[in-house]
Amino acid sequence: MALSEIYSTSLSLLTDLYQLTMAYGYWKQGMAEREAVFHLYFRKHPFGGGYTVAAGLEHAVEYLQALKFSDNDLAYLSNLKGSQGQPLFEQEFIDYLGQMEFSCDVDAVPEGTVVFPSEPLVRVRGPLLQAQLVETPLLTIINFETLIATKAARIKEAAKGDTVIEFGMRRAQGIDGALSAARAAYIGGADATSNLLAGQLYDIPVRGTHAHSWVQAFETEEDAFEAYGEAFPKDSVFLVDTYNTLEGVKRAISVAQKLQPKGFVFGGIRLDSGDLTYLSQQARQLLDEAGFHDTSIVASNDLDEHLITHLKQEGAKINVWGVGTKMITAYDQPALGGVYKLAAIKDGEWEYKIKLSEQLAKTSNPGILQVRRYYNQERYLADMIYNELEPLPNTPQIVDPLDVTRRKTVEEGAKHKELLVPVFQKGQSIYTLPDLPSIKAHTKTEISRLHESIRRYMNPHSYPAGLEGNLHQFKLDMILKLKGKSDK
Ligand SMILES: Nc1ncnc2c1ncn2[C@@H]1O[C@H](COP(=O)(O)OP(=O)(O)OP(=O)(O)O)[C@@H](O)[C@H]1O
Ligand SMILES: O=P(O)(O)OC[C@H]1O[C@H](OP(=O)(O)OP(=O)(O)O)[C@H](O)[C@@H]1O
Ligand SMILES: O=C(O)c1cccnc1
Repeated sequence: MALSEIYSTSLSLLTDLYQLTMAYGYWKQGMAEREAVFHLYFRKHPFGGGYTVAAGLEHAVEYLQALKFSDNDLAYLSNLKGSQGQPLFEQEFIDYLGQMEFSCDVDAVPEGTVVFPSEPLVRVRGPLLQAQLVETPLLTIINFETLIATKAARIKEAAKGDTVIEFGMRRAQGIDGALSAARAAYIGGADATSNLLAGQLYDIPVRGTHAHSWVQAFETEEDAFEAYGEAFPKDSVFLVDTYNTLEGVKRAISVAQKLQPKGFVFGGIRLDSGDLTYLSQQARQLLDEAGFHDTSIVASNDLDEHLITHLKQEGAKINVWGVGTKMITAYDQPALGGVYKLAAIKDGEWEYKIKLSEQLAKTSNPGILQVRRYYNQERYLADMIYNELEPLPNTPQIVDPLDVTRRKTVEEGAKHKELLVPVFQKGQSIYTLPDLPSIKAHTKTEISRLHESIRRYMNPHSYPAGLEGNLHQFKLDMILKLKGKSDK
């Protein structure tokens, strides 16, 4: 289901006011339809990591497909007033918006692809007014979903093949923060969600256990387990820590033994407090002694990739991880700082544009950019950002934007592919959106092609990703020229 259906209203006003004021200004200047190119990219991996998982393209496509100002939207805009009470926009501009049809070319990196700083995740090329207007929503969608997919990928890595269930809805940032994050978490690595609407909308497997209230609602813990076991003889996971965890495990075992003759299958227990290493080891021993070798131990309680890694190092006997708050909110880094920058504008010829910054890394990249990824049989080797309109040298050099003395020439015989694929052509969607299981499988393959030193959480190595040498030189010349001009 499209986000616009969820909110059952047009999303065309889901943008910052300044996008509309600039649109009006462009229109008045006769610049509205001048061809322009923008890139959406981030500058730094989230969570101090060594890679980022792109996500959100499906929702971006849905948003762009539905981009049309409705009569209600236009009426709202006509009624907007400036500081002196005057109408903010002329009626003729409102009429222009009313007949506007999205007509940009959009190229983007497929969801689940691993990406690196400065690489365009989305490139929008088309009428300046339109390409500008979509800045904010594209950033809203791609920043958030990419952030959550990356967090989930880290958590799944830490779980080392164990099942990870996303339990975060109650702590999510609002309704869409729960829904789009559940989808992004599934792309990144979560195996299931507790969020039923996300399950229905996106066809994500749903899983769950029961709450403490279930146990509290009965006279005894034993009664509670028995009642749950009778209701779900093949799908029971008992939460054992309401009163005393190890006593709870023993009660769960005795209930399972009592129900077994009736065909009960003892699915698992869940630990939700206390020392999860010690308790899981004790619980495993009790379960094994009773012959319940296949019964799972689920753990939850403020888990993230660091705690899961620590618990595993301690020898915890947990094989299912319920992860809520820290995954759904990307707790340790609540936003990805993706930006959307103008890189070229056509006035007869293409004119390249940059945004200067004190830091070279923050200066935007000019051109109509594409990303080439070099790889061999096992690994991704390096990424090169280049200007599609300029010829490439036979042996291109890749220049690290953070340290221009670091240059790389890709080994001979390396294969390559381009990361940005066509999504819209002249406003028409030409991209077949992959289904969610395919996107999820793509993430897994992508991460497996990165060296372990890039995948680790602590001080990962940086993957070689940078500007093609000529583009780097062109950018430097542009910076020097612009600085020369602005210093005068
Ligand atoms: N072996 C361990 N090493 C490090 N941290 C652990 C370990 N076991 C559990 N933790 C974490 O310690 C924190 C404290 O857990 P604890 O159960 O004491 O508090 P709590 O969450 O307030 O419990 P309750 O839900 O009963 O109120 C949790 O974040 C938990 O994930
Ligand atoms: O800890 P999270 O990763 O967010 O996982 C979700 C948590 O939500 C539930 O309890 P809830 O937080 O409602 O109550 P509790 O903290 O008292 O267990 C569940 O028992 C988990 O502890
Ligand atoms: O099903 C569960 O165990 C669950 C669901 C949401 C949050 N915490 C736990």
